[in-house]
Amino acid sequence: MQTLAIRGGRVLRPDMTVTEADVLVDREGGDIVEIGPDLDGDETLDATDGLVMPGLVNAHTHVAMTLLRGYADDKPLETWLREDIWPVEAALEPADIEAGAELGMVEMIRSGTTAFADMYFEIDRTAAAVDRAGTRAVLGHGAISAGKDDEAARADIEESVAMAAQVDGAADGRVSGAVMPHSLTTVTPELLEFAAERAHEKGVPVHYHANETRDEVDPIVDERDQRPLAWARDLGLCGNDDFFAHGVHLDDSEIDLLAETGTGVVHCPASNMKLASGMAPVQRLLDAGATVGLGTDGAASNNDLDLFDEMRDAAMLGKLAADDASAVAAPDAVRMATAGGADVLGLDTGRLEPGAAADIAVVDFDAPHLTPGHDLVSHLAYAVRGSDVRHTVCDGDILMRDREVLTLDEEAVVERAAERARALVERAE
Ligand SMILES: CSC[C@H]1O[C@@H](n2cnc3c(O)ncnc32)[C@H](O)[C@@H]1O
Ligand SMILES: [Zn+2]
Repeated sequence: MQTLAIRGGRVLRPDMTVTEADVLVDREGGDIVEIGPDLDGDETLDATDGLVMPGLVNAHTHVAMTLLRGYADDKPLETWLREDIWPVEAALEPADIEAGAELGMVEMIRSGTTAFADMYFEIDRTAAAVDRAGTRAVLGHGAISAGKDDEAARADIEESVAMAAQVDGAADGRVSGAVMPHSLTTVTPELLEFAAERAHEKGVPVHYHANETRDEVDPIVDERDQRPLAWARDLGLCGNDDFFAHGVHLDDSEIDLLAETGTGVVHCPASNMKLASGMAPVQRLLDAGATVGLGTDGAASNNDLDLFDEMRDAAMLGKLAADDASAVAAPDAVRMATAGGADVLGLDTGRLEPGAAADIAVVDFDAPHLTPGHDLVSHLAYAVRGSDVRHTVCDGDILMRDREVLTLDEEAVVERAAERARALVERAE
């Protein structure tokens, strides 16, 4: 067994306590072997002055949208998608997806994120980028019926089913597939039901956007006299490891339904604030026992992929939403970004314990903005920035050591992405 020892630091435990310990990793098996004092390995990562914590889980993004960062801002969702984003996405080429995905993965590795769920196009290109980057991902082709005839819309869902099977197991098993109809309002009811049936036949989850804006929720309620997620459950979209992004506008009956069915909810606070979509009832979801993770959404509505920002936003916005400063406390925010996200995606990550996947971030606390260190969990939620991450490890492999990304050529990735983004915009206009 080839081992990696992460030595000299403190360790964040699943119960959110912090203890002094080393972490020993089996590099070939990709899992954690032991956590305890004085552990030696074939290779060592120095965690002095650092906190060893689970790699963060970005449970909802569109990673190649890094190419559209800053392309269109300051508009509400529907206008932003229809006037700006969908027209430019129509000009995307497969090589753009790969370049944008690599850029996003450099950004995620540099800020301690080791796993993500992605809904986009040309997902074989994203899977290839995941393979090179060394990260872990749940990938799905995003299918939209809007603007398509019945046949083309059905073919799009079929493509989502086929692509989920195609990418499943890629990157030495670090990629899994999911069927991803875009949302409850942009895919026809028949095709939503069909997507759920086909996904569950194949044993993969369904992932979609739901209850993001009032403009999306109100017509469903008016037309069907039913809450959107009760309708989604009737269509087969809740439970079975299924998960959805946003859940901003939820009533109590939907919160109970989500907890009862175990449907995963991905809270995307920065995107919800930027698009002025609203404030999700996160504390109520947590109180009900729902499975809640955090997502950045795409870099065009955030505008970065730093999950430390997301923890801070979730804690702050959660308090505003509940009108209660004790709501969404620091440990809740950290849990959502780690174990919560892993539970939403069905991954054996997000907790540092023997037998779990060795997906790890080491945060450097030797910094003025992290001094004094009264409470490291408080700092994780409120004060740490992605740039404080010193090392990133996924599946037992070192992806970043001392802030140098080892799996991708950062300079080349940035240059290629900037060039592809420039050419994309030129093609689209
Ligand atoms: C069909 S692939 C995914 C699709 O979703 C778009 N998108 C990006 N952000 C959001 C959001 O917050 N709500 C709904 N849809 C979003 C993305 O641009 C792709 O077209
Ligand atoms: Zn999204």
